[in-house]
Amino acid sequence: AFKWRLPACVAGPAEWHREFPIANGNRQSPIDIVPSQAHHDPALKPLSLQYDPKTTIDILNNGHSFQVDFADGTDSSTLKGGPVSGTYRLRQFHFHWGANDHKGSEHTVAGKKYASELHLVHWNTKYPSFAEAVTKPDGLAVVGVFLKIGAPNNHLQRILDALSAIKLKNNQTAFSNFDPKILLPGSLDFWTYDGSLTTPPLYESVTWIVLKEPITVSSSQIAHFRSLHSNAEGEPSCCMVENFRPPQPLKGRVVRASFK
Ligand SMILES: CCOC(=O)CCc1ccc(S(N)(=O)=O)cc1
Ligand SMILES: [Zn+2]
Repeated sequence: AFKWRLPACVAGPAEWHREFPIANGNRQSPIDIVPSQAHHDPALKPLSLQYDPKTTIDILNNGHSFQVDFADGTDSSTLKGGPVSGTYRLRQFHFHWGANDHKGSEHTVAGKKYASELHLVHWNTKYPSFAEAVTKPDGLAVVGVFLKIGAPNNHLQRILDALSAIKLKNNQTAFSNFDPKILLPGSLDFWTYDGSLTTPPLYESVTWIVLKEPITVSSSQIAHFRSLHSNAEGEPSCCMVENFRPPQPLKGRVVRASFK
């Protein structure tokens, strides 16, 4: 029988378990968040996000997304409060998207897919570095923000303009003075649960903090994301048309809500 062959470019989420058996683990991400089954926890503190634009370093195509990197040698850009104790430092933010506007987010809300999802990645300063923290059960805190299709988002424009300079995997270019706060919605109401990285190595080291309120982006703006390539120079050309992992089994985990 005719077997669908994966595009030459890259093996997708269904293949990851072979090299990364934790793909079938007990706290994998993303998940489908069902608001009616989330437990409001009044003990959750408000989220405290303090970002210093001067810590912006560069913008990089890492082959499966693009990310804006931040200097994380001091507590200049941090996440505190919410479900975490201690101080987590901002390392980078990146996005996930789909081949069309009807899919692209990693988390879903009662089955609803958004067009894209922004991840702000922070690591626990009880560990000496990001590389250490990424392997620990309380090592990372990632803030997820949904993007829905609507009016153009002016705050994204500088990022979109930089993408033409990082078309291929490992391309990077200087990027400075960016305040990630301008990408956040008005409300910091969130759902939280214990999960994992959504790309290999899929380590189960992430406290997920998913904001309830989406931000908007226009269809033509999000089309810029799909102009990136996942291949490096000299490799067969492969468009980065979609890079979201589908929801994974909840396996008994409880999702808490910071709001009623
Ligand atoms: C061992 C090095 O591991 C890494 O660099 C992990 C990078 C990495 C950071 C965050 C995420 S996400 N989508 O879950 O926010 C995935 C992968
Ligand atoms: Zn991500």
